Amino acid sequence: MAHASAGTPLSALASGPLTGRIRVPGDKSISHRSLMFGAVTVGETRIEGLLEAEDVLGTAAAMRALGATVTRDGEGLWRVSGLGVGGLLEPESVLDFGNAGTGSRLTMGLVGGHAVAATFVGDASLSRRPMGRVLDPLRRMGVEVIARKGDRLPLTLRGPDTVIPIEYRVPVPSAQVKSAVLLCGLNSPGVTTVIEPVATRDHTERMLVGFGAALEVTAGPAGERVIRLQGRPSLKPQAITVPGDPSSAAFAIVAGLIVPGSDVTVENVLLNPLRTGLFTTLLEMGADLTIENERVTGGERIGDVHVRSSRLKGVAVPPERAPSMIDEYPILSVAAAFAEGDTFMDGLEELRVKESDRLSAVAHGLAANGVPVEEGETSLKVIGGTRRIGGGTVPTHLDHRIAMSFLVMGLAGQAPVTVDDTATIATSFPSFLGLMTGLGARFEAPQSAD
Ligand SMILES: O=C(O)C1=C[C@@H](OP(=O)(O)O)[C@@H](O)[C@H](O)C1
Ligand SMILES: C=C(OP(=O)(O)O)C(=O)O
Repeated sequence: MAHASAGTPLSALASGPLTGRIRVPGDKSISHRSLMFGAVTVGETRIEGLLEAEDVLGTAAAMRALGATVTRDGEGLWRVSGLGVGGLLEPESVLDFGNAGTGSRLTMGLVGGHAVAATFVGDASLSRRPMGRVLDPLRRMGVEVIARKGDRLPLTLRGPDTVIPIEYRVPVPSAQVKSAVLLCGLNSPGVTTVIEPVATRDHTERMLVGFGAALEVTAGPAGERVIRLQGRPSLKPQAITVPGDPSSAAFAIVAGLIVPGSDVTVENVLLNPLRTGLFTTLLEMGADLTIENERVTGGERIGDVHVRSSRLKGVAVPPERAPSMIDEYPILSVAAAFAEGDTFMDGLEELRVKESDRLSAVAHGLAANGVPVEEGETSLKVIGGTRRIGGGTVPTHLDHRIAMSFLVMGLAGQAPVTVDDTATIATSFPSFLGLMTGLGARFEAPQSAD
C-alpha cells in the first residue's frame, strides 16, 4: 500500500457563497467494521456505500491476507466471504495499515484471537502512535507480542491456542481499545467483559449484535457501560448500507456556516448520538443548522444536515462531550476562529495521540493565520473576533483532518490559507476537494514566496 508522502501543498482562497447539496462518503468506523466482521462470518456479507479511502482499503487488503475473499463489483457493491470466528489464516506477508489507527488496532484484536502470527506496519504517523493501550489487554488474553520499545509499530502478534476471556476496564476513552478487546474475545470460550467509564462510539456493539452475537450492554453502579460478549458465536452474513460519515460532513457543514451567504445541505449523514457532539456544539454557538428528512436505517439514525451561514459565538465545550466529537475538534477550532468571543475546549488529552498531536497542530495552524490561541496540556482556547484571518502555511504532520480543517479556514479568510500537504486527505475523504469545489470553494497551488 502506498504511504501518503509529504509535499503536495495547496492554498484555499476566500470563496463566494457555498451552495448546494452533497453526499459525503461512507462512515469510516462502520466501513472498517463491516469488512472485519464479514471476514469472520461464514457466507457472503454485502456492503453498499463502503468508504473507498486508503485507511479502509488497507483493512480490505488485511482481511484478504487473513484469508477472507473481498471483492468489489462495477457498481461499488463490496462482498466479503469470511471464514467464521476462529477461522482466519496466517498471513504470508506483513499487514500494512498505512495511516490507520482504527484499521490496525481493531485488526490486532481480531488476529490476537487466532493462533496465527502476523506483523503490523504503518506509515511514520502510525509508527509513532501508542499501541500499548491495545496490547496490554491482549497480553492478558494470552496474546504474545514482540513490539518496538514503547509498544510502537512495527510489531508482531501471535494469538494463543485458547483465548482467555477477561474483564477489562478501559483506562482511556477509546472505541478502538474497547473494540480490540471485544474482537479478541470473539474467539474465547467464555464471556469477555469490557467496562467503559465513559461511553465511546458503539458501532462494534451494535454491529456485532446485528451479525448475531450474544452481546449485552448494561449500566454499572456508577453509570459506566458494561459490555458482555459471549465468545465463539456463529455470525450470520449481513447486507449493510453504510451511511455518510459525520466526521467528513463536518468540513462542508462548518464551511457553510463561516462563508458568508452560504446554504449547504449534506445528505444521508449518520446521526448516532455518540457521534454528534460537533452538531450540538455548533447549535450552542448559534449555528443555523437543521436536521431534515430524519430516518432510521440499519438501526442507525440518519438525516440531511442543512446549514446557512451564521454569526457564531464562542462557547465552553464540556469535556464529557469529547468522545462524541473527538475527530471534530480541529474543524470546530476553525469555526471558533470566526466566532465572536472565546471558545474553550478541555478534556482533549486524546488529541495528542491521533495522526498528529492535534492539539499542538491546531494551535500552531491558528496562530500562523493570525488567530490568538492558548494551548494548555489538555485544553485549547481560541480567541474569537479576529478581523484578518489567513496568510499562513500550516504543517499537517501526515494528518488528514488538519489538512482539511485549514483548507476550510482559507475559504472564509481574509487572506489565503496554505497547507503543506494534501496527500493524506485520501486516507479518509478522497473526494473532499471535488465536493467542496462543487459547492463553490476555491483552491489553487500556492503562490511562491518570492
Ligand atoms: O473506533 C473507531 O472507529 C474510531 C475511534 C476513535 O479513536 P479512539 O478509539 O482512539 O478514540 C476515532 O478517533 C477514530 O477516528 C475512529
Ligand atoms: C483518529 C482518526 O483515525 P484513526 O485513529 O483511525 O487513524 C481520524 O480519522 O481522525
